Amino acid sequence: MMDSDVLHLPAPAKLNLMLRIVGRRKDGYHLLQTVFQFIDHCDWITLRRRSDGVIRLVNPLPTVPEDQDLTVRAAKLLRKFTGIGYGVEIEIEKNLPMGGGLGGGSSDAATALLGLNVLWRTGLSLQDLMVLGLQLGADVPVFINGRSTWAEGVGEVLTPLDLPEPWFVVLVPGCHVSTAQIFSAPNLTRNNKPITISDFLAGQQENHCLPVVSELYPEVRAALCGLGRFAHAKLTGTGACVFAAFAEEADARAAVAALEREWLVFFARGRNRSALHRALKLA
Ligand SMILES: C[C@@](CO)(OP(=O)(O)O)[C@H](O)COP(=O)(O)OP(=O)(O)OC[C@H]1O[C@@H](n2ccc(N)nc2=O)[C@H](O)[C@@H]1O
Ligand SMILES: Nc1ncnc2c1ncn2[C@@H]1O[C@H](COP(=O)(O)OP(=O)(O)O)[C@@H](O)[C@H]1O
Repeated sequence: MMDSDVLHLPAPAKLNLMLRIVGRRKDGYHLLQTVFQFIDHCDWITLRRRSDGVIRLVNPLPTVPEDQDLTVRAAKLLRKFTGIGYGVEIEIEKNLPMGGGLGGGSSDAATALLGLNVLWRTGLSLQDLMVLGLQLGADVPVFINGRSTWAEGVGEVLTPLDLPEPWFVVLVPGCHVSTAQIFSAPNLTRNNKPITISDFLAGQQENHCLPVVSELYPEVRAALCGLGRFAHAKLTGTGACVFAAFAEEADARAAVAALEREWLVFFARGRNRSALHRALKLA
């Protein structure tokens, strides 16, 4: 995986196993309760250290200008915060659908921050990196922390959780759901009762964005219906992806085989420690 000045690291996807909206802050941001679990389906990020201070993305994504890419923004943030003189050449192997509720952009940013902290020998703690990461997106600290998590606030108050690690089948509808559009929808319910972790573990696992997303996006409705023939289908984050859990790998494979004639679909194991933490052998 690594020699002295190159790192090749995974940036795994997450699923929101539930998502409650329990209030709204004065600045308009919504207060959430959500549970994150990682899956072993990943982007891959290669980081090559440069000694000249230049930060460069070798292969910008077609829809994201280089200077707005979250890996480039993460590298610039870490360089500014630490005053380090190194630069980096970044290469992204993009496997996670964008705007799908799988957190690919946030995960890429977390992998860049954790990887560069090693490559540039900046020695920041996970806690320092989580505070920096929050400037890039609400979900970035969860990816830096690398553990299944119960999250509250706007996603910054984190409690680690140990969950079953089932196989997940994930269906990718051919539409992009805008998080901003869902959170500004007039009919989104914003005053739901908060629950406890025990309530979640006992089965209270709804996603309050689901009614709005289903109403606005027929593709998501159809995906829920398609996957729902095999198991209970849920929405991750604000969508568009939908997923279902299977205790047995063979049942997950059978669902994929039946669905892939009609849908873009993949399956992956749920994980309480992220592939990134496992690759970096973090305790
Ligand atoms: C709700 C989650 C759950 O994982 O959805 P997904 O993006 O993963 O689907 C995330 O926390 C999303 O995190 P974040 O990365 O901050 O969302 P953004 O795309 O930046 O948010 C776009 C817009 O949605 C609104 N927004 C977002 C998050 C939040 N807690 N309250 C909000 O009101 C804000 O208007 C914000 O400007
Ligand atoms: N490296 C990156 N990968 C994916 N998206 C990125 C990246 N850098 C910036 N973005 C922006 O972040 C947005 C959200 O992407 P993503 O995290 O994949 O979606 P979601 O938050 O729905 O899971 C994208 O639409 C894109 O404009």
